[in-house]
Amino acid sequence: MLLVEDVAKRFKSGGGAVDAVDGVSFEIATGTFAAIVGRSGSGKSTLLGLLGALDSPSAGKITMDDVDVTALSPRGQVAYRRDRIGFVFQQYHLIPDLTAVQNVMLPMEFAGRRTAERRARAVELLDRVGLTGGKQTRLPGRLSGGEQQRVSVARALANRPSLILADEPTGNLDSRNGKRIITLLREFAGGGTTVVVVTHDRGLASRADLTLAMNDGRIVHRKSKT
Ligand SMILES: Nc1ncnc2c1ncn2[C@@H]1O[C@H](COP(=O)(O)OP(=O)(O)OP(=O)(O)O)[C@@H](O)[C@H]1O
Repeated sequence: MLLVEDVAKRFKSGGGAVDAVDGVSFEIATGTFAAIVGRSGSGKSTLLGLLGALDSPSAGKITMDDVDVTALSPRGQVAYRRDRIGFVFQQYHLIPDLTAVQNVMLPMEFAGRRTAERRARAVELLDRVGLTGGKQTRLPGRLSGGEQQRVSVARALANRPSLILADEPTGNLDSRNGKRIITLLREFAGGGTTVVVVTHDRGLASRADLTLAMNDGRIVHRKSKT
């Protein structure tokens, strides 16, 4: 269960301040495929960053299963991100001079897994996202955008996260590749894995179990399919 209670994030800018997230509360049951939608500047990415402990809220509390995310030390935040969260970004954020398989192995290295185990799991994950054969040993620059995003999805799954956070994962993709990524993310939700996706993509949002709509830092609408 992901529980968000009265969370706010204020950024100081120039002489003033922006309430990027302005007192939001919601809960997402484990295994849910959730979408956060809303126009540009409504606070979606800021909220996602707070859920993933990339940043700390100015107020409020975030609890992920048994972890009080808002009480973590900087070192605790690093461990939480490494062990519990898989991130997928619009720009893929792959390391350009590592091959696809090496990119997927990297988070497992940070988690102290042995090389043989890392390689075997990376190959298995890349097979699962449909990047097979010789493409697994290519550098990201020699893969299409859709293929690079599949590598980043495989990388996000490497340490068996309980929460996958994806920020506009289909934003740079054509509709066919976008659909493929959505289908993959959908498949991974369920069981012990929760997926939260920030998106402008209506197709993606329509496939979510739960949609949270944001405006001016607040949740203005909540729609559940169940
Ligand atoms: N580091 C920062 N410093 C100052 N203001 C920020 C910072 N990050 C975000 N903001 C502001 O907070 C508000 C919310 O931004 P955020 O990126 O979360 O919105 P968004 O809904 O994800 O937008 P988009 O769909 O364009 O990515 C915006 O007004 C933005 O300018």
